[in-house]
Amino acid sequence: MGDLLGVAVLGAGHMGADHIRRLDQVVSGARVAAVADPDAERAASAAAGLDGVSVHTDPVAALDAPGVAAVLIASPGPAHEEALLAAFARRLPVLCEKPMVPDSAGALRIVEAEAALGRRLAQIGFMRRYDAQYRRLKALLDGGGLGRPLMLHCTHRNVSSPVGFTSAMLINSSVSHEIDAARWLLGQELTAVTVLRPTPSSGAPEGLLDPQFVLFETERGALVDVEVFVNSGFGYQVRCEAVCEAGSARIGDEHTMVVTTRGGARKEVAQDYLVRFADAYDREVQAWVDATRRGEVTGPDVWDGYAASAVAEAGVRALRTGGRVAVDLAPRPDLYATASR
Ligand SMILES: NC(=O)C1=CN([C@@H]2O[C@H](COP(=O)(O)OP(=O)(O)OC[C@H]3O[C@@H](n4cnc5c(N)ncnc54)[C@H](O)[C@@H]3O)[C@@H](O)[C@H]2O)C=CC1
Ligand SMILES: O=C1[C@@H](O)[C@H](O)[C@@H](O)[C@H](O)[C@H]1O
Repeated sequence: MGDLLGVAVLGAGHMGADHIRRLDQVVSGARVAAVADPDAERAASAAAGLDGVSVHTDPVAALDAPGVAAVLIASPGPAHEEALLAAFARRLPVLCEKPMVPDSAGALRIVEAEAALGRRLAQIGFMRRYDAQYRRLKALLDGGGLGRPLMLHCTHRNVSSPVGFTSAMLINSSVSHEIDAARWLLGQELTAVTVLRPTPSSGAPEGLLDPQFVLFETERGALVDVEVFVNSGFGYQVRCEAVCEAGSARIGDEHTMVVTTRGGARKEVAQDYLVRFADAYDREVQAWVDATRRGEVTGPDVWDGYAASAVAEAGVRALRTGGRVAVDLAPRPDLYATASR
């Protein structure tokens, strides 16, 4: 047990419980050392059956628990800033679920706090960068064979939205993944956002603007459009097509099993992200554990987390005003001068 990276998991809800299972059963080189959730029953149930785990209702107490050498933050977005700063104060490496910090001012405080330490401590949970299909698309675009990318057409559909999901969250929770993926795939910042609001689906909860059509402009003149529809009712579908000067490439159609029976064939559609991106989460957490044990920090960095929050914030303003909103990014500290991998 001594050689394993002891991880404190903050938040034992949907994602936290899945990451606890992953650290315990899938990933090598790590163990769950502490679990914290203000809901004591939830924390205890997520830690049940694991050896040598302390259970807390106070997240800070979990960081100071015996055996903790790293932190995985899976609490709701508004709790991330306090948790990240507490981890930084203890020089603990962190994997923080998206959104890093939902508001851009808070996200910038994280950039400044880490930059002041002079070294990276945090990896941000944009797991699509670890998905096999996204990685193939990235390699293809970086290889240059398709020429200059002109447009990305993206689809992001969920079966249904959780209780309390707001119209803004379609952008700052769901589309935050497309924001990061587009920045990473294109190697460009997103500079402006426009949001169109079709008549909401009758399947969406009363008052929720769902679906939305989000259009991003990039610094070198590419366009990225996203259909986000979080109460589609039928499946979890994430697609991305890159249209370039010399060809196009699309991912997301095939992540399924085809079942053939007499007279026909049926393609299964994943019902949620834990299924569609299962491999990506596994690779993400394994990469974090491996890098941490080597004394390194890799993957999406806090600048990526900040940029995603700033773009999403502009998107929420565009949703409210109906106009085009420019993205205003702070100067990028030298620590993040090289794009993260
Ligand atoms: N990468 C991805 O695809 C996904 C990421 N997420 C992200 O994961 C995070 C958690 O989301 P879910 O698990 O879906 O939410 P959830 O609501 O299922 O669970 C959150 C848990 O955190 C606990 N909590 C509240 N305040 C806390 C605090 N200060 N410290 C520790 N725990 C606290 C709650 O009691 C709850 O048990 C969010 O940031 C969300 O955006 C969620 C779904 C998918
Ligand atoms: O991160 C996620 C959720 O928070 C978000 O609400 C979903 O729309 C995304 O598909 C999922 O990956």
